[in-house]
Amino acid sequence: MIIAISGTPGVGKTTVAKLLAKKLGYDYVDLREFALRHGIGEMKGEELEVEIDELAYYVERELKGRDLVLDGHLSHLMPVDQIIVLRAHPKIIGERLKERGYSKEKISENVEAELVDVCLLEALEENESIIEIDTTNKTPEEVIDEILNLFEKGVKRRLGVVDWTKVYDEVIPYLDLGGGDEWV
Ligand SMILES: Nc1ncnc2c1ncn2[C@@H]1O[C@H](COP(=O)(O)OP(=O)(O)OP(=O)(O)O)[C@@H](O)[C@H]1O
Repeated sequence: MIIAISGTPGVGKTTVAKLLAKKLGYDYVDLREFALRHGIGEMKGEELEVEIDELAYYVERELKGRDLVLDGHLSHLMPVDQIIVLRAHPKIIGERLKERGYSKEKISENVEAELVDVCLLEALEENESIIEIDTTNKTPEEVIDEILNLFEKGVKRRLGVVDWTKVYDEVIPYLDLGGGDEWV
């Protein structure tokens, strides 16, 4: 079975995906590396731009039927058996991306994406089997235990674990709201 680990950049996909693969004895596949290896997409500066359909075609052709954990912020758009969308307080995303030296614009873009559930909403259009996990204040090990526990119970779909609209005020400093002083 292919398990996709998706979520906003900085949410902890790579950490969780590698640990989950190890625990399950599955292979670990980084979707970006997979795309590069197959000559899919074009580099635009630091970023790799890919055609989703082309990437999905290769995933189906090369990976289908294998037991693996697929890591990447586009993995929820791929033909997989189970999607796990990791969530974290948008402030945490902001802080992690700041530490990585991302631009203000990039930080704002990603914090906003987490705030308004972009990955989750996209995933809902693709697949029935979606498990949402709130990683806020949890260690990677605790996140893995939660995932394995749900798998053991046969849970394939669990949504609605976070509502960041309640913490919007804490997130404002990370957002590039523009407008200047005229908006009072
Ligand atoms: N509960 C948690 N789950 C996952 N990572 C966590 C958790 N708590 C703290 N972290 C830390 O958060 C950081 C997340 O980085 P990671 O590269 O895994 O994120 P990512 O979502 O794969 O990012 P990107 O998509 O930008 O590559 C790591 O330093 C990790 O140790």
